[in-house]
Amino acid sequence: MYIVTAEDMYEIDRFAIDQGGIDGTILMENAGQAIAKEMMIAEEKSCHMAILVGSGNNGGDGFVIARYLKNEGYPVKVLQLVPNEKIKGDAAYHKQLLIHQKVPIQEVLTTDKLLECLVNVDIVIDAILGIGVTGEIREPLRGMISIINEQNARIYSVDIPSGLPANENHTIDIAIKADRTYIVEAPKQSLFLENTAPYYGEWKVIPIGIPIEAYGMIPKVRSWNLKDVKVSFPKRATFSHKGSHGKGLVIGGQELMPGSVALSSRAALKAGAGLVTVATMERNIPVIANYCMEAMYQNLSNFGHIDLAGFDGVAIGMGMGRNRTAKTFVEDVLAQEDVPVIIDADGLYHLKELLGMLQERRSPTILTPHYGEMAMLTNQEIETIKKAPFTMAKEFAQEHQVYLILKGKYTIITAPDGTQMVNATGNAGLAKGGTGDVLSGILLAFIMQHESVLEAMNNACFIHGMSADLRIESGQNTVIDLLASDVIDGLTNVFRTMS
Ligand SMILES: NC(=O)C1=CN([C@@H]2O[C@H](COP(=O)(O)OP(=O)(O)OC[C@H]3O[C@@H](n4cnc5c(N)ncnc54)[C@H](OP(=O)(O)O)[C@@H]3O)[C@@H](O)[C@H]2O)[C@@H](O)CC1
Ligand SMILES: Nc1ncnc2c1ncn2[C@@H]1O[C@H](COP(=O)(O)OP(=O)(O)O)[C@@H](O)[C@H]1O
Ligand SMILES: [K+]
Repeated sequence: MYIVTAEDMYEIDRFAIDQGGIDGTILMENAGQAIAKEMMIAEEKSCHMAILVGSGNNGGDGFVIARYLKNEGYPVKVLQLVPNEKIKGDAAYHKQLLIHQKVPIQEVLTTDKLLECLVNVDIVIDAILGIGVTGEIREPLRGMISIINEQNARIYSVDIPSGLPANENHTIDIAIKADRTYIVEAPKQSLFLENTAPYYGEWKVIPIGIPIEAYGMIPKVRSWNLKDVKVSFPKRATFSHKGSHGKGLVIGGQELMPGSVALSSRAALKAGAGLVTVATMERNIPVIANYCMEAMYQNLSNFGHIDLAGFDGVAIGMGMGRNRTAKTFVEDVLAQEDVPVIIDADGLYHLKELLGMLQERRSPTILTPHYGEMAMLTNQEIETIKKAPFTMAKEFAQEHQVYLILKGKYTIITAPDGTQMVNATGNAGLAKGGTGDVLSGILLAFIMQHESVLEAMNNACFIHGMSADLRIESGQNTVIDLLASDVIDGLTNVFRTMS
């Protein structure tokens, strides 16, 4: 599933029409027909439905939906919120088909008239504005959107809640608050942003027959799914030995935070790493070993330098603290170029002053900031990152030539060449201390076992979230009591589904 901007969508659309030879009216037919079928599954014929159409192709989808629902005997009324002369092109073609079928279309041009028309309406189908919206919403649509949001009716939006921008980095003016959105062909960026996502309500993507080649025209932003994981997940060879599965080093855990590296190292082992060594404060070792007795230990306080020779991967920074000594370890690790390094948590704090070292590294560097850490690394406000996470992540990864995992409800994974993936697994149970440490451990295990760093990152994020999801779905936990250690224990159930 590709994630697009409005411009990407228009380009895909053009390719389908110009190169694929598919007429725009057919794409509109496909969209409207498929959405009408979804509506028929979701709603009883006894419901009173109002289909609200605007001037563009989004309104055109609405005319098609009306035709199919009417054919099936649903009592629909079509309310056209713009004057007749505004309906043009493909939308005008489908309006004509509706008129041929004797479906009345009411022109509703004032908020008062709209209020009258919405009395006793159970379902509103919002085909007012799609991805073509620009600037502030003008009257009378502005007032109309506000009225629609105040109704008790259930609202289904077509493609995007009307008024909402498709792209990141836009200010929301006023928009329909949908209960469910049927997204045409591909999710738009705004589906994944904290401020805009809630407008969509539940959502489902409706394929409309665009040739797959059309996606070759646009930057690659994709969501990673279970099928991708199954294809790319490495098989464990029957004759393998512990050295075959990677020797990993976990560095961190100052005196008051032993739990962080305990979680990372246990997660790495549970995620299949062959051998894990923990470099931490001497006093912490008995505590951590109690939770993770399969790991080996190095006394961090005795070293100004850690020799990475012989390790296949390193994760540094979890619970590491922010003193100057900790920084020298991050610097030391970055200077040793032949091993992939994951930098998390306090490691990212120290990295802020070491960004210049990143481009020089010959092995992959993987950074795992949450939004706050990303804001710190880029000298931006958190709100700025939240508003444009795709762009901020891409610019940073390309500039510093790093792999970046920007963690959140939707996690954005970016490669140094700008390729991006979105991970959608996971739930609010993960919003708790320690879950990021678990992700670092899983990542460490996976980068040592996958050929492709990007696939390792995608799989780590997917499986981390899936473990949390399965814990909730199976009733073992709720989103309130889920602990980071439960996510580690849940890996068993995830891996069971992999074979
Ligand atoms: N493959 C595909 O992509 C397919 C896409 N399809 C569908 O097409 C949709 C995109 O269609 P689109 O380009 O016609 O845009 P859309 O949003 O319907 O209307 C734009 C009009 O809205 C108006 N308007 C704009 N801003 C405004 C404002 N601030 N305040 C008030 N009014 C404002 C403005 O009108 P005007 O300025 O002329 O009054 C403008 O002309 C897409 O979302 C999907 O549903 C399907 O049919 C199948 C194939
Ligand atoms: N509401 C949420 N929905 C889904 N995943 C979440 C949510 N909140 C947090 N996560 C995930 O949990 C992890 C939290 O990482 P982080 O903030 O670094 O935690 P910590 O540093 O406390 O271990 C990330 O993988 C993030 O994607
Ligand atoms: K809409």
